[in-house]
Amino acid sequence: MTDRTPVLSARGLIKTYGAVVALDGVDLDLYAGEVLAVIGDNGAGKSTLIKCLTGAEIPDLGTLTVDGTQVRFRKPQDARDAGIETVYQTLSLAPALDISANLFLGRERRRPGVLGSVFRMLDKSGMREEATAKVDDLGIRTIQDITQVVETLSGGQRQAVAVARAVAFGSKVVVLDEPTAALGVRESEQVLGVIRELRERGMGVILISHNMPHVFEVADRIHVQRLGRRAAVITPRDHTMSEAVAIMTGAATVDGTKEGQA
Ligand SMILES: Nc1ncnc2c1ncn2[C@@H]1O[C@H](COP(=O)(O)OP(=O)(O)OP(=O)(O)O)[C@@H](O)[C@H]1O
Repeated sequence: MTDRTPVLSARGLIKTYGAVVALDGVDLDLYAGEVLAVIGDNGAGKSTLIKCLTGAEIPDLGTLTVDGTQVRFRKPQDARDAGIETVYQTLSLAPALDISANLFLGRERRRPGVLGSVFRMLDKSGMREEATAKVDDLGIRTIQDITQVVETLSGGQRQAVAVARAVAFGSKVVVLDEPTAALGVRESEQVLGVIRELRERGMGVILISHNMPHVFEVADRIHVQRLGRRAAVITPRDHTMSEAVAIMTGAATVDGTKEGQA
């Protein structure tokens, strides 16, 4: 994998808030077609890292590259323009609108009305057709009716709609912040299925999660964040969950030795 150019890469990210060093020189590499989980204890710097990767925060120091080209994100829209979408736990859906309208929120399709192109009407049927195709394409079987209003959907279905919206329009990286945190077993499995589907499509997925079984089920590699640094990058193949937790909490280093002995 190292001979490929990462779709998203960070080097030496530093971010401080007053006296607090949230990021202390963090590197991260994400490749197309992989799920990279980011794990870490509370306060390890996961959120700050994600914010710096997605334009929600500006790092004090460090560089970001997208497909090998250096970028500078000053706001979330800059990251979006570069193909990097984020789904926060809040999901930012419009509850009173249907699924189709939510997918097209802010990029509605219009068609000429009876009075010509001056009064352009919302192309609802066109949007519904396209939304159905996009939802099917992502293998989101949990959604059956694209005209269903979002406030009537279950948590897992809402999560799926938010992910579909994030990836529907040509993004290459999607960052998912605790996508299964509020979900039951079956719904979590559905969301993990969508994540696998994104990987199949060649997208790079960053998954922030405290749920170790979910991380180990779906991640290709795991970035372990500890005290503002990248403590290790491990794989579910080579490490157990308890080893991951030990690295996360400082009880062990990546080669299994106790911290301080390495
Ligand atoms: N806006 C802010 N102002 C001051 N300190 C902040 C701010 N944001 C984060 N921090 C501090 O930076 C450090 C890293 O926080 P961050 O939220 O990135 O950690 P986290 O790994 O996401 O934690 P959690 O799992 O609890 O969400 C913490 O010590 C936190 O208190």
